[in-house]
Amino acid sequence: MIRSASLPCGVQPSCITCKTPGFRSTASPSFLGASRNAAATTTPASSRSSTISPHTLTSADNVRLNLWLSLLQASVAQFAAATTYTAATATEAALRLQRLSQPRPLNFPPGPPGDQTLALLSDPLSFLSSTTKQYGQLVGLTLGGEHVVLVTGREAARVVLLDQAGSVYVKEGTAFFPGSSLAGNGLLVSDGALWQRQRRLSNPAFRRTAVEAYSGAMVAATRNMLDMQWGSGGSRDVYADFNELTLRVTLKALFGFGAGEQQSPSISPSSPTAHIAPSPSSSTSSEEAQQIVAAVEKAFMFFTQRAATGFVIPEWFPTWDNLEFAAAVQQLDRVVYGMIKRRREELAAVHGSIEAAAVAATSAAAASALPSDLLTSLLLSRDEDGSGMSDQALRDELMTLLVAGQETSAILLGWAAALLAAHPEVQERAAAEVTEVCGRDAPPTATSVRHMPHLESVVLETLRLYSPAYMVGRCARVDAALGPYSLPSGTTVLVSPYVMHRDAAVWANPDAFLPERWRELQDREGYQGYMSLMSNLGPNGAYLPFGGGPRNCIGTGFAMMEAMLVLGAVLQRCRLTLPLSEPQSRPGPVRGAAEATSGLPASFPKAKPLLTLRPESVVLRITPR
Ligand code: HEM
Repeated sequence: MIRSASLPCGVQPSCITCKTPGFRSTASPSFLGASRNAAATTTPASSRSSTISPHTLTSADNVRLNLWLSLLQASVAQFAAATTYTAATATEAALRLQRLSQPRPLNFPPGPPGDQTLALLSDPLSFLSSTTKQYGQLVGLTLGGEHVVLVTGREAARVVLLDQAGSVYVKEGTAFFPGSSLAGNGLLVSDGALWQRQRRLSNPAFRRTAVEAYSGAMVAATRNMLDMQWGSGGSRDVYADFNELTLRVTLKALFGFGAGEQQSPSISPSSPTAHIAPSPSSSTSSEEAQQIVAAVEKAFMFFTQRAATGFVIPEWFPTWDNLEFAAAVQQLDRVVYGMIKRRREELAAVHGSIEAAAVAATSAAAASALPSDLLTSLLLSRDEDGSGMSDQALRDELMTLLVAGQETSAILLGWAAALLAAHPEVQERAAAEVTEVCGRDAPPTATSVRHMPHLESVVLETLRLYSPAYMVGRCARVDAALGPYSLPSGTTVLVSPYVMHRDAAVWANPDAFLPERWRELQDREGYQGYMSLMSNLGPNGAYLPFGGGPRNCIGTGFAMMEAMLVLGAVLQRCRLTLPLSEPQSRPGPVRGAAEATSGLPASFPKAKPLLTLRPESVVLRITPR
């Protein structure tokens, strides 16, 4: 199974074997944003093998003992779960095994012979582009024994993501994508009635006005980064900084932790989140905030490692790393469930009952007195029959939003900064626009960024060239016809925004960074803003950085606003350039078909496609303006 060999899909999973033993939920979440560019380090072997003498327990020993006990507990829990195969899961696994042993289906799309797992893993972007070039926009592949169809054409993508979404193409059963107990059965992976209800309940929290409430936190966090980390200029890995920034913003949006302020490091000084010393909201103790950050940090490191090593070992298998991860998830669960409980109690105390608080949330005046974070919005959201989310559903959605929204946004910012550095004229035009609209000192706002078409086009074009979610996955739940071909039930279908966004039949000069290509659309009468470009697979049917159809990204508005606010605030203060040490005038080494023709200098960051299309690092020189 290739799932155990990490396909680089940015999104949607639901691998059947992932969701079997050891998982708290029965679904298998994908990790749109679970891995980070953090310098992942594991516990040194020496410290792992320390022995404990019960007679001489120091406080360090106590900590270690607690860790061991917690690991033991996690291990027992995982083994217990591992043995509770449900009949349904066993049947699914049997069906999959049966499929694996079958020859290539009749009338399957043409494609390269043999199993292409290694070719795909060794250079995913080139593999996707070259197979499309050779076999067309519907390619039949064998990956890890699975029959897979790669879709890179507009018509077929529309069928899969829009026209037959839910009826034929679902998430459940999609091969490859790693599952995890971290995000449980949240929006990314659930299907059917459960997904519909959760999406209905979550939608209000992502309406424009609701999202704009986070704009202040986004700008405050950026200004804090500029003051504390970028103030003195010099060279920095801005991708690492953006990872920290988006984690801070996401935690603020989810739980109300302070986003702007930077206090003394509260976690390990070398950790990527060391500067996130969250200030508590009314109902969040600073200890809880730190516990969450520490657990999230550990979980993200885990995913970086798993993604890099190919998800060879399933999450439920009791390796040291898996046990540490399970302990981190348990810690996270303790804190998050604690916060949910307390928030329920506080809201009930203020409003008389949770139901009264939910009613208050529907009136603009009363709602302004409620805590403005996603925890509160989701907790008070009500279905038509008046029911809300259970604690477990709430927890799963909060964790899903964390993993889906943090890294993807950092990746977008990282690539945008790199592209701006590589195209100084575009950067100067966008910077001039920010100054024109906001002046030199006033920070950008949710309203002012709507008057920055140049900046907007930079973000749109970055998402075209470097879509963080460069593949999305579905599973044909019944026998299906796609174009002239037949897909047996259970076939995994991978739609690749990366290839579609660089299709020369649709995009002029497809590999070049040309933000001005968006200006014509923006200048059209009645242009409704960037959100209008994201519906129905984009204006030309081949633009889907946030997916498309009913399962499109719920955080589109959040991510777009965050990108524009952060980039606007950065350009107002700083000039970004690629490092001088590299020979910028010479063409760089060939790094994949698309990059070779795009005219980017050798010092331009390399892509590192794993679960998401992230840059290896984005080292830039920062000069104050
Ligand atoms: C640049 C940033 C982002 C990109 C490129 C991105 C991309 C995507 C894509 C392509 C999908 C669809 C996956 C599929 O069709 O299988 C998706 C789904 C999703 N995204 Fe995002 N996303 C981003 C930011 C965010 C943010 C900020 C949040 C939340 C705060 C978020 C939450 C979600 C959720 C919950 C889903 C699942 C929606 C559903 O199936 O109902 N994303 N995202």
